[in-house]
Amino acid sequence: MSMEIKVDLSKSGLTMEEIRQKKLEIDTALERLWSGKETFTGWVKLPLQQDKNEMERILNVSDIIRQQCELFIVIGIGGSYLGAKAAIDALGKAPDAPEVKFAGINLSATYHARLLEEMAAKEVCLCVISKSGTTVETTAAFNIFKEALIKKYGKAEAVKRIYAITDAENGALREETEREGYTSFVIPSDIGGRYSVLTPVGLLPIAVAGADIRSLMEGAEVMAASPDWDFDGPDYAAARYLLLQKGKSVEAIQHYEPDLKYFVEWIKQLFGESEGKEGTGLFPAGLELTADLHSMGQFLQQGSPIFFETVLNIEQSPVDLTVPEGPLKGKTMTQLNRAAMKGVIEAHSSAGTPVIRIDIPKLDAFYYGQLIYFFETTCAVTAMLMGVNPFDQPGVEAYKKEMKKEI
Ligand SMILES: O=P(O)(O)OC[C@H]1O[C@](O)(CO)[C@@H](O)[C@@H]1O
Repeated sequence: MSMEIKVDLSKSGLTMEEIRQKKLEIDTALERLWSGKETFTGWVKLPLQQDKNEMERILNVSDIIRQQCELFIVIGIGGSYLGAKAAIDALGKAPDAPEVKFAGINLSATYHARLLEEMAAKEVCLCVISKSGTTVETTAAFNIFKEALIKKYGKAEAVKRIYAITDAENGALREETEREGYTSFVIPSDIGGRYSVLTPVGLLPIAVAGADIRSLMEGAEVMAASPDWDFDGPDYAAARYLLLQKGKSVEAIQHYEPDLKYFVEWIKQLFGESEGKEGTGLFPAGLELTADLHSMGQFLQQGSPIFFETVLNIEQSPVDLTVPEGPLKGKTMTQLNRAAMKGVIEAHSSAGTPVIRIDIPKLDAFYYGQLIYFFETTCAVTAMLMGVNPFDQPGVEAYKKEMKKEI
C-alpha cells in the first residue's frame, strides 16, 4: 500500500507523453494560483497559514455545542453544506457527539417539517452558514428553525444556541449576528463557498461530529507543502482536460464505499461550478458501486461513449466480514469489493472507456484532508487549462433572478 494518494492512468488511454506535454500549461496555472494576485485563491495557502487561535476557538466552541445539544442542525446549501456533510459521512460520528443534521438543503416543506418534529423532543443548537447571507433556502430554513428554537427555549437561551458562519462584514446574516450577539465565525473573503471546507464552514460541524480536525488540516498541509505540488493532482487535471479534448463530456466518478457518496456530491459542486461555463467543462456524474452496476452497468459497458470513468479506490478497509456459507464461503467482503472494482475496470477499459483510478490509502482524517486539497487543486488547474475562471459562477445568477421574480 502506498502512503500517498496516487493516480493510475494506465487504463486512461492516454500516454505519459501526452500528459508531459501539458506540463508548461500546468506550471503556468500553478504560478497563477500561488501568486496571490488572483481573486478567490485564499484556499491555496490556507493549510500552510493556519491560524492556531482560530483552530483553538473552533475546538472550544465545538466542545460547548457538544455539551449543549443532542441534535446540531446546520443550515446552509452548496458550499455551505456539502463539505461538512461529506466529511462527517466519510469519517463517521463519535459515539458521544450530537447528531448533525442539515436544513436549508432544499425547499421541501415535508423534509423540514420532519426535522422540526425531531427538534421538539431533543436538546438543539442551530448553525447557520452562508457566505452571501442572502441564499433563499438558507434564509427560509433559518427563520423557520430560529422561530421554533425561540419557542422552545425563549429568546435569551435561543441566542446562546445559535452559531453563525458568514462574511466578516457584508450581508444580512452578518448584520443580524452582530445585532443579536450570536457566536460567529468568518468565511474569509478570498475563499469561495465551494473551496471553503477547510475554513470554519466545514471545520466547526466536522469538529462537533467528533472528527479530528487538526489531523484533517495536517493532511491538507502535507499536500500544500509538497514542492511544486509534486503530487498526482496536476496529472489528473491534465488527463481530465485531454479526455475533454478527445470528445468525452462526462466524468463518471465512482466509489465502492457508500460513506463516500457525499464526497462525490462535494466534488460535483466543485467541478461543476468551477468548470461548467463558456460552453465548456466536464459534466460530473456520481455512481455508487456496486449498487449502480445493477442499474447502470449496461450503459457503462455499451452505451453512448460520452464519458470516462474516475474510480475512487480506498485501499484499506477498517473492518472486514467473511462469508460463512454458500458458494462464496471464506471470501471476505473486501476481497469481493476489490474483485468487482478490478473486473469492472478491466471490462470497461477493454470496451474502450478511459478509466482513471485514484488510490487512497485509507479513509481517515489525515487522508481526507489530503483528498480535499487534491481535488481542489485538480479542479482549479483543470478549469485553467479549459480557459475558464475556476472561482466564479455567473450562470447561477440567471436562475436565481428568475426564481426571485416568481417569489
Ligand atoms: O454560502 P451562500 O452564499 O449561502 O451560497 C451557497 C451556495 O450557493 C451558490 O452560490 C450557488 O447557488 C454556491 O456557489 C454556494 O456554495
